[in-house]
Amino acid sequence: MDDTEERIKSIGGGSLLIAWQLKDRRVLIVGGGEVASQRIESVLTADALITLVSPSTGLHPRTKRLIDIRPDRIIYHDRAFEGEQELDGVDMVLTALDDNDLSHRIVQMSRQRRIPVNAADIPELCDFYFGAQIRDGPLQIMISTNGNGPRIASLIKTKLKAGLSGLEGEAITKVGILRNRLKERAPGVGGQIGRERMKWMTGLCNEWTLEDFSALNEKDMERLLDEGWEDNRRIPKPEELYSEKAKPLNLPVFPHTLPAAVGFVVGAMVAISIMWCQKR
Ligand SMILES: C[C@@]1(CC(=O)O)c2cc3[nH]c(cc4nc(cc5[nH]c(cc(n2)[C@H]1CCC(=O)O)[C@@](C)(CC(=O)O)[C@@H]5CCC(=O)O)C(CC(=O)O)=C4CCC(=O)O)c(CCC(=O)O)c3CC(=O)O
Ligand SMILES: NC(=O)C1=CN([C@@H]2O[C@H](COP(=O)(O)OP(=O)(O)OC[C@H]3O[C@@H](n4cnc5c(N)ncnc54)[C@H](O)[C@@H]3O)[C@@H](O)[C@H]2O)C=CC1
Repeated sequence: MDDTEERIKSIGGGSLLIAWQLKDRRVLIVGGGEVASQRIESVLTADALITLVSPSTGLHPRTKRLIDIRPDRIIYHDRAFEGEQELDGVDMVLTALDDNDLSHRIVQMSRQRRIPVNAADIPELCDFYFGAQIRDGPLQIMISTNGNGPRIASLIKTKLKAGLSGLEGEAITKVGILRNRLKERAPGVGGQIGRERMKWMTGLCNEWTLEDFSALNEKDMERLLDEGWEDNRRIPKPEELYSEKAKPLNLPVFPHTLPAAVGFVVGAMVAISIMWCQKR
């Protein structure tokens, strides 16, 4: 880390990137068009409880489907926004309206109550912005241009997605399970045990590939902990663990090499029989 005075003095001008936990929190969404449908999906992903206020005449088809399919999470009011009382008990407010004045008023009401608010049409008054998202299981990548170029954020998302292997989500899920197992075996917060756990996990993540992690099953994890963590905090090579079974990623190679192998054997047999005939 560059700890120069110049750098530290120049810190600023961005926004805080955090993974906001919204499970079972109440989110009010005003407006039901296309932008609202995207907001609903984002907030559903975070397991929030949504109250949607929007006349049914202006609903986007995707918003309608979300209302129909997820009544467990979306309370829908088929009407226009009625006033300040709608903000009672709400943890977050999102507006996606074609009415800029109403958007302004809702932002003001939210601000008075200190409720975090995003108005899709008034960036300068938002408490936070949405961004382009890449998701694969627990992996969440957000691309933000801090309000400058949302289309560029979308295009960068497409490029980044193409650079991912597709194994990330599965591998991270397995790492999550393994970390929990390790904490069960070696419980305790902070101190020496915390340092040892972190050192071992860091070493393992540095040594193993995403393929190695994604192929782990429950039994492998126990062996990894028995033969690695328990054996003087050693980092086993993936081959040690997978020696008894073919590595899943090697399996698809077999069907491709099979025709070549059969061809080789048949060719060799033909050659041997020709040589044998010539000898006679
Ligand atoms: C500030 C912000 C507030 C917020 O909504 O949180 C905001 C504001 C505005 N967007 C507008 C327009 C467009 N928005 C998009 C697309 C997206 N916009 C998103 C986010 C954000 N948009 C936040 C900052 C994002 C950041 O910091 O980078 C994305 C990333 C995520 C999402 O919406 O969930 C999503 C891509 C998702 C994906 O593809 O994955 C496109 C392109 C398209 O649709 O492909 C266009 C048309 C082209 C253009 O205008 O650039 C206008 C109207 C401008 C006008 O009237 O001229 C405003 C209001 C204004 O700027 O005044
Ligand atoms: N942040 C972003 O990514 C983007 C933001 N925008 C902005 O987002 C806003 C919404 O865009 P769209 O969804 O495309 O618009 P839209 O016109 O499809 O949707 C507007 C919605 O607001 C509802 N509405 C209108 N008056 C209402 C009231 N009094 N109470 C409750 N609901 C009411 C309508 O019924 C409709 O469902 C626009 O202001 C646009 O400028 C547009 C594109 C991208």
